[in-house]
Amino acid sequence: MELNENSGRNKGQKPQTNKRPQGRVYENKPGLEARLAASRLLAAVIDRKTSLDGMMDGDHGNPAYTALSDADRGLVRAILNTSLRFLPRIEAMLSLLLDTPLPDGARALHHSLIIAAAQMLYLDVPDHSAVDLAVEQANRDPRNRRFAKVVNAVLRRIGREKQALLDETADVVCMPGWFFDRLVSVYGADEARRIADAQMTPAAIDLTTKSDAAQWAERLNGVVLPTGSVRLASFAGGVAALNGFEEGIWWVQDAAAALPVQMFGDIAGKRAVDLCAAPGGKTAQLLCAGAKVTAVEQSANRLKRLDGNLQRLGFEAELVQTDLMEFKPDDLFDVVLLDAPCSSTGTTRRHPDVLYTKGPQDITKLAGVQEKLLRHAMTLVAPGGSIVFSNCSLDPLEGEDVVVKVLADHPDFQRVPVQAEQWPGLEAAITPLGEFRTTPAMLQVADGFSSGLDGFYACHLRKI
Ligand SMILES: C[S@@+](CC[C@H](N)C(=O)[O-])C[C@H]1O[C@@H](n2cnc3c(N)ncnc32)[C@H](O)[C@@H]1O
Repeated sequence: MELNENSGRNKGQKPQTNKRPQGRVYENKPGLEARLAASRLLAAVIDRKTSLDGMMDGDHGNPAYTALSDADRGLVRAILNTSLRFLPRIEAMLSLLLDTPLPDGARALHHSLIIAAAQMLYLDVPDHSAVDLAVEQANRDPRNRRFAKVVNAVLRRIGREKQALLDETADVVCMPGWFFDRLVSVYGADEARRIADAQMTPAAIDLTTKSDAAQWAERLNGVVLPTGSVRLASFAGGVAALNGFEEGIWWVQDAAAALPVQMFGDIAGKRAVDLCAAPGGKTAQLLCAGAKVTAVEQSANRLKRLDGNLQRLGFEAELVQTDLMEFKPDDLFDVVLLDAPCSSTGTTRRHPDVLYTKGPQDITKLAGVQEKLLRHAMTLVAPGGSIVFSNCSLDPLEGEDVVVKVLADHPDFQRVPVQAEQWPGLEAAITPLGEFRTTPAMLQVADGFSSGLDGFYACHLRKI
């Protein structure tokens, strides 16, 4: 017969027991939940190539993340971005400090060490609390309990020898080898190193304003870039709390992402289509320039987001949810924008997971998709009209090479070169063919503001 622990006690009274709890009983230490969630997400990125964007979606993300408070979510984002930004350097330090490598089965321990090291080295978390949580994490996992002392010793040494370890690993390139080798072959060793170094600094927040960039730069403690965007000085908190957000005066858009639409020149009153539109930064620019815009997007969720963004800004566009390959309108467009899906390797300052979730095979595959999309997009351009093809990859396989292939059998289109004087300070981004290619190592900005911009490619073609 089973013993009913509640038998014989008054309702509402706590059950009394003399039994000691079996095994260990843990109180949750402050910060532990965030640390456990961060470890789980880091494992998903590194070991299973799962991208952070989806996992950190506030509504549909990984349950370990969505269960956290807003403050803990912020902490997890900071931990993961920093751990991934410096991953090869932290791993190099750990191999200097571990007498024997951790066994293959101890991946969770590896992730926990990376996170603790990132917190101690780059996030100003007090050493004792980072060490304490990592030891606690090891103790909680029956497979890793035996390594708790090693975790303690390694992390305490990081605490004691921080500067020496940073100096000793200063030459380690903070990118996976396949990607750095590719950058070297495309840009040369020196520029590749500059790009690798630039992606270790988190990107600034850039805004596109409807008008009066100078006035808004002053009000928001920013600076107007030569490209017209407003760059904010670093600040704490979310952009939604900033002046002008509620009123829909500006939207967040990296300075490089704002360039493709500028390539069209004057488009007031023209019929325009934005073919890969969400979340809508470029749709907003087309509308702001006075075009009548159709925004095409295949993802229903992302189109909803675009709709919300346009509503905040007080803009109206025709929204079409479809795969653009199925988009066959009755009339052609004067202005066609194809900001195509890509490997996003130009955005690693904001999304350092990209380099660990993508590989060379993705770049080749995406280049094929882009060629197919571009060929279809070109069928939508009216005679005398324009198309801009852009994306945020650093790899010419996804940019220059696609355009060369497509133009080879399209004599009815020709490039419209960007004028070098259009963006002072970014002359190096204009290629000999008049296309543009930015890298995070470009664009020096005034003291007090972060330099750099996303890696982007764009080409402007006119239909003869
Ligand atoms: C690089 S993002 C576009 C960013 C956007 N232009 C902006 O500036 O805010 C690419 C978008 O294309 C959408 N997309 C990808 N393939 C598509 C297709 N075949 N048809 C329509 N949209 C597509 C994706 O869902 C994604 O929202």
